[in-house]
Amino acid sequence: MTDNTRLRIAIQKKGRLSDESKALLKACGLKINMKGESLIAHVENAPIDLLRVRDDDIPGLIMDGVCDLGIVGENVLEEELLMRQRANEKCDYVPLQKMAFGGCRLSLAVDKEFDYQGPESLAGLRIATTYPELLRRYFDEKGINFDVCLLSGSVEVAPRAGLADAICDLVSTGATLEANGLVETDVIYRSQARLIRRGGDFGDDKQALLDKLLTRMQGVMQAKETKYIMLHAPKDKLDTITELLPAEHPTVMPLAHDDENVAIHVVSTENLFWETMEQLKALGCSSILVLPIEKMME
Ligand SMILES: Nc1ncnc2c1ncn2[C@@H]1O[C@H](COP(=O)(O)OP(=O)(O)OP(=O)(O)O)[C@@H](O)[C@H]1O
Ligand SMILES: O=P(O)(O)OC[C@H]1O[C@H](OP(=O)(O)OP(=O)(O)O)[C@H](O)[C@@H]1O
Ligand SMILES: [Mg+2]
Repeated sequence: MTDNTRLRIAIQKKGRLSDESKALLKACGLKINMKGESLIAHVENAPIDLLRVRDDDIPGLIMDGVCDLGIVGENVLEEELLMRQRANEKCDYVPLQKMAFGGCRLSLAVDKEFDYQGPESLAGLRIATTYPELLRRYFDEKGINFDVCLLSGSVEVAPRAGLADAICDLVSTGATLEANGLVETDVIYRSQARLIRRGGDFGDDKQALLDKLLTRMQGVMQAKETKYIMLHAPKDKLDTITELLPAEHPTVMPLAHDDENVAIHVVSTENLFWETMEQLKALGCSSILVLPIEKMME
């Protein structure tokens, strides 16, 4: 029997999102007891269980109320949503934070020899995809008919294998398309990983745990995009130097046994580029450090 007092979080077991999902939860302070291939991993220091599943199953587990939280690509979420809407099935969920990983796009691609003049060039042809609903929405809006070849993987080989005339698949660097002699023609959906939760009431204890976890996640993600910059700077050029720094309100501190220089510390949401570091050095700055921040709370 499932223990309903424990928060159940669905994450991808193996694939593009699994390492980052796990790393995020670990960075939130969860001690995950992950045993080999097991479906459920218990968190040792909080009443939380992780369900390790295929990414396609995550939206359904949330919408059916089987899991409380999930981390999934928006592409998979939107596909499930469209499918359930078409079938008049329950699709109760709440979108929460976007994650800083899993960024990709769902695109149409054709063989590089194909004389492509726009989506209408694909009218009446067969398109291979794992995302038939997103594809159908795109073509329905344009009033173009097409046939679907539904594949759950290796979509990029479909044209060469004679299964389809074009494909609609996920792209990030474009290397997979290039390796298969295909060219990207139209982006039909842009996606990144997102945290989602089930609808309905969580009860006081679970809600409090969820709120705490969400605050920590925000802190971890904010910290990821933030740098701590430290340097020694000549006092007489302080104004010029602070203007070069990618942040406001730096902390300026005296240095022991050095009356000409000060230490500057600043938290910045932008990185400090090599060009700026070279400019700072030319102005007499030294010991310039750019450090990652592990977590933060404002
Ligand atoms: N090349 C990519 N770069 C970044 N994110 C990607 C990329 N490809 C896919 N993703 C995102 O990661 C999710 C999972 O991709 P993956 O290829 O691991 O899925 P899968 O093969 O369907 O895995 P599963 O076995 O869990 O069903 C995708 O739904 C998408 O949101
Ligand atoms: O544009 P690219 O950077 O080449 O990325 C695109 C590829 O990444 C994904 O597959 P993944 O590598 O996750 O493997 P899979 O096919 O086993 O899911 C996706 O299905 C594409 O095939
Ligand atoms: Mg999948």
